[in-house]
Amino acid sequence: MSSDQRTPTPLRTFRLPPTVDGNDADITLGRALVAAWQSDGIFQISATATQQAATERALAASRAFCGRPLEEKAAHVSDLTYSGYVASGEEETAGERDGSEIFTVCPDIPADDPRVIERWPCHGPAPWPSPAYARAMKDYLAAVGEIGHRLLRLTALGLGLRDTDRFTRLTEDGWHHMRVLRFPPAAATSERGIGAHTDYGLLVIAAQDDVGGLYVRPPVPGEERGRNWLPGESMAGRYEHAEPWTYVAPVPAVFTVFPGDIMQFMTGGALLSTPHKVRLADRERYTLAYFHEPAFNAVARPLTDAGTDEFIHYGTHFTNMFMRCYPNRVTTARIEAEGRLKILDRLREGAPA
Ligand SMILES: O=C(O)CCC(=O)C(=O)O
Ligand SMILES: [Fe+2]
Repeated sequence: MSSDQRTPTPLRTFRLPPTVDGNDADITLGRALVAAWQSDGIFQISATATQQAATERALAASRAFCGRPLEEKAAHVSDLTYSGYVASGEEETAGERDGSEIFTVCPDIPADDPRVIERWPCHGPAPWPSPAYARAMKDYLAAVGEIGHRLLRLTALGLGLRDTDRFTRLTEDGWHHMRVLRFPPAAATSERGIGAHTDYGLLVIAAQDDVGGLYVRPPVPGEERGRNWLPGESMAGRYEHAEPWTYVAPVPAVFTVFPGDIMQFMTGGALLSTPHKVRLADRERYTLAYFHEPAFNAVARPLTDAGTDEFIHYGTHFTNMFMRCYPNRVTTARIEAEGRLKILDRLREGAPA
């Protein structure tokens, strides 16, 4: 995509109240958030000074880590968890190599936790580069987690649900995770940052530096959108080269927010999981993509489940998506070699009806 197509589109920006208790102002705000997603696929939340400071510390820790030699960075992987380093070109979207360099942060579960001992897939300690890096990322996760919690209550209100905690009951001990990303400058041969895709959970809350490169696809009336959680309906690569795409211009001190696959599933498509993609710029770019998620063992059901017994067991969905995304990673190999998917069968069977 050439830079002249980067027409900045101003996004709607909202300020969150410190708590969401369901008063009239909360309902009005919730409706506005839902309306913004339904027209634009995305909105912005203003960051408080404390949140912005946490963002800057996380970005600084990421810059310091990414500046280390490749060999040193590549040592931070684990065969128990998908937390850890992903080199530029290692990840593919729709069969094409992405330019992004990533440190994935998944829940950091101590080795003596019963779930690790029982060999639950994806459970284990994070292979942190350093205690300082871990501190910066954990502080950031706490800050955005708070935002996610309030947004889910506002979303329930905005959708007119009587049960304001319809979503947040799923996210107690949520499997929140994040991708800490660096994009290299565009090469003569490639401008590809990350191919078009949707993300897997309830909410995607992201912060970017001042470089730019993110595009989102707004809802398009009548357009077919895959159910990304089903094996045959991956959204990876879909509509990559078909307009409309909105350039998400960097704005200081905001978070961008859009729905993920579980939100699309639960709302029956009233809120679509927003497709997005990244083009490389003329300079390197740093971002933080946080995913606000149900608990590993939570079961998501449609808000109106009349006549369907469809459900998504979140841990199964997460494991499927990461195995699909990283077929050659040591973590995937160990899940397969040790038959760990059997644990998921057992968890799903025990899922509340
Ligand atoms: O860098 C960005 O702005 C988005 C990254 C992204 O889409 C992802 O990591 O899933
Ligand atoms: Fe994404």
